[in-house]
Amino acid sequence: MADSRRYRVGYALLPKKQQSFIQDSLVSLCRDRGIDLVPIDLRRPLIDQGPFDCLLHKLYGDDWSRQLDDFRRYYPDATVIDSPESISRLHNRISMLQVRIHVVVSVVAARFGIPKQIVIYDKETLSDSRSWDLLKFPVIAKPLIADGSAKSHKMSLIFNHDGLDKLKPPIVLQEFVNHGGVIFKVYVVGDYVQCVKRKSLPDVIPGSISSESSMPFSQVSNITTPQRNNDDDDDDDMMQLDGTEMPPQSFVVDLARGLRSATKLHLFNFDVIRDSTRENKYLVIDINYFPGYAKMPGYERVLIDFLWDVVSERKRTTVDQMAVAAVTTTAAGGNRPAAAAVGVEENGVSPRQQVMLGCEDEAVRNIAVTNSGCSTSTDNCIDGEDQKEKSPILQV
Ligand SMILES: Nc1ncnc2c1ncn2[C@@H]1O[C@H](COP(=O)(O)OP(=O)(O)OP(=O)(O)O)[C@@H](O)[C@H]1O
Ligand SMILES: O=P(O)(O)O[C@H]1[C@H](OP(=O)(O)O)[C@@H](OP(=O)(O)O)[C@@H](O)[C@@H](O)[C@@H]1OP(=O)(O)O
Repeated sequence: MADSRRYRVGYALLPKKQQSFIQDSLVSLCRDRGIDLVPIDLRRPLIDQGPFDCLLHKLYGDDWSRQLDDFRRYYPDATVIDSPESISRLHNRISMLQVRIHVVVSVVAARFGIPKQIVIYDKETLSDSRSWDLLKFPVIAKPLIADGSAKSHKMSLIFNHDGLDKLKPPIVLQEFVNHGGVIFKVYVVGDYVQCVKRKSLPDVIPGSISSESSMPFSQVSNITTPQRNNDDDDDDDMMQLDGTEMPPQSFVVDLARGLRSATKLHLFNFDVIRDSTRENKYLVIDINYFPGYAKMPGYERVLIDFLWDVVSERKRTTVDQMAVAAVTTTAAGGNRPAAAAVGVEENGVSPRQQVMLGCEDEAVRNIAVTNSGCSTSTDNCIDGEDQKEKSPILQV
């Protein structure tokens, strides 16, 4: 029997986001499906604007969190996507990549990790070479806070020690990993996963002399198609993108599912690079909440299907059960080591494995009490195997 009920989905977004995400095509397709998208008036209390079957939001701050709490108390049946607690984990570039990923991998010929990185909280530590002498230059300096502000996207590629002088802690120093100038952006919308290729920073040629000690940059991978004025450069960029092989789809899906379970988020994307020096080694470098979905081909259909699943009671239960099942499955793999790399067995087929990316809880506590934390690894990245052998944090 057709469901003739209409559903109300409220959205609380900043004007820029609203403009890019709430397109006429999305609104009208939703309407045809029985879903009314309702803008939240940010000048009025949220609680006065309900009821909603579902609430989408990308706003931060204590006041907004309080409003959401009130809303959830008053409308316990409404689904809030996503919880501020889960989202806030992505606002710090250390906790962002410390999420444990419980990935159940079926058949995958790829491994993953995160780049080797340290966090520096003050100038004094920055000027002490012992803080960063475990890192190999070049490194990328990223603001520790990733709250979506223009400042949080301002990065620098640092070629040598002199380049560190201009930095303003708190910052994360992350080893730059050559990856062929192409990044993989994986968009996640509930169960749906789509991987696209984007232009990234070019490789740094070992031994090449740069006259500068650092190079600032911002939001390189947000450019969907080449947006420079020179046609030849555009053609080169397109050829480079076209010629880059995608990561195995099953690997991307498993990674996405693991991240979803670990972050408890439904709407996010993550950036992955393929290490040019190590075969089939992928590094997760960034996770973004509620990214620019309008840049994802066919985004309207994907979002509508997701919203429909959320608002219709049957699926709401299933989504919750799935999240529980994912955690239960990984917990049940008790004879696996706490941290293991996704790898290929000799016959080229991995068994179903539990893998984990990120630091142990102990490590999180260490970070809170030291000025810098460093993942120990002899290589340029941290993966499950490294963590199994060594403490993931080096106190400096
Ligand atoms: N460890 C790394 N090695 C090589 N390149 C990197 C590394 N980290 C970041 N990059 C490059 O720098 C860009 C920006 O990095 P990152 O994604 O961390 O910044 P961001 O401001 O959070 O990005 P976004 O705009 O997606 O939110 C990446 O898209 C990639 O091109
Ligand atoms: O708006 P855009 O399309 O540029 O989306 C970008 C989004 O900006 P917005 O949320 O202000 O819109 C960014 O969010 P903040 O980190 O700044 O919060 C971040 O998620 C980027 O990764 C998105 O780009 P994408 O990864 O999809 O290419």
